[in-house]
Amino acid sequence: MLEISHLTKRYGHDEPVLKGLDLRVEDNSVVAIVGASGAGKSTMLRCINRLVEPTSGSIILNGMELVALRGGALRRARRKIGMVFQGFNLIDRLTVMENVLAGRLGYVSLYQAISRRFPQTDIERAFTLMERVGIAQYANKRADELSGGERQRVGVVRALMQEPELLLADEPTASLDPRTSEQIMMLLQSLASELSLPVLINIHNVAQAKTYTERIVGLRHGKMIFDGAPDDFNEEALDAIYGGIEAPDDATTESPTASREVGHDAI
Ligand SMILES: Nc1ncnc2c1ncn2[C@@H]1O[C@H](COP(=O)(O)OP(=O)(O)OP(=O)(O)O)[C@@H](O)[C@H]1O
Repeated sequence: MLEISHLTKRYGHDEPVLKGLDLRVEDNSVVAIVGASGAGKSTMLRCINRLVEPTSGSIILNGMELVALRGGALRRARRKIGMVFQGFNLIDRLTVMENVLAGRLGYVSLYQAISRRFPQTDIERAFTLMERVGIAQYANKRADELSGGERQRVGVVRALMQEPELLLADEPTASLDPRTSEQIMMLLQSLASELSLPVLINIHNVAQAKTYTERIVGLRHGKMIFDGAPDDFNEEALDAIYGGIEAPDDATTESPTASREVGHDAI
């Protein structure tokens, strides 16, 4: 379980971009974080994995306070937090298998990493996960020979190789076509339930958030102003979060094929 309390982040002397966020996410739970550009969504995810230092507050993952950690303890805690990126963050010239095994780098020795001598159990786990997400046949292909959807599956498997206790996804579908986006959202949803993994997804596409997650958290200017079920995410909530900016007609309707975005592009 992830428990965030009074999380505040201020960059330099600017106005805080996160203003006392409280959020509790159970295992298996897929939560969409929505909000206009600059609302603080990425900052929130990056505070959780400590890529950004929180100014104050508490972030507890399965009983461990992450904010207090330093050095080796922080590195060990970070391997328990998988991250999936908008741009996939793969190493193009490496094979799919090599990219996937990069998820084990926090666990193997420097020698094993440099000589690429990963334990057999890691390789078996990699194949099991690649089969699960449908990319095992590409194990020896270079990452840059894959389509966007396949590349994102590699990114998901790499994150799962960390044996994470929490999965963070920062706009995981923003670089993908609508159909592939939906497949990736469905994959994240089913993996959360199969692996009992809490998943937080920053997403601009409100229709997809409503269809593929069970809870929506809406940020505005660093404050949480909506936290509820997709069915309760109505025009009023949309207006509160996006400040009256006109949303696409289908933004509040559940639609497996809806793909229009609210946020960046609409603003
Ligand atoms: N490293 C930084 N230094 C200073 N200000 C920053 C930094 N990173 C983000 N900010 C500011 O913090 C605010 C929140 O940014 P953040 O990227 O978290 O928003 P977001 O909701 O993820 O936006 P987007 O949807 O555009 O990615 C913005 O005003 C941004 O300019």
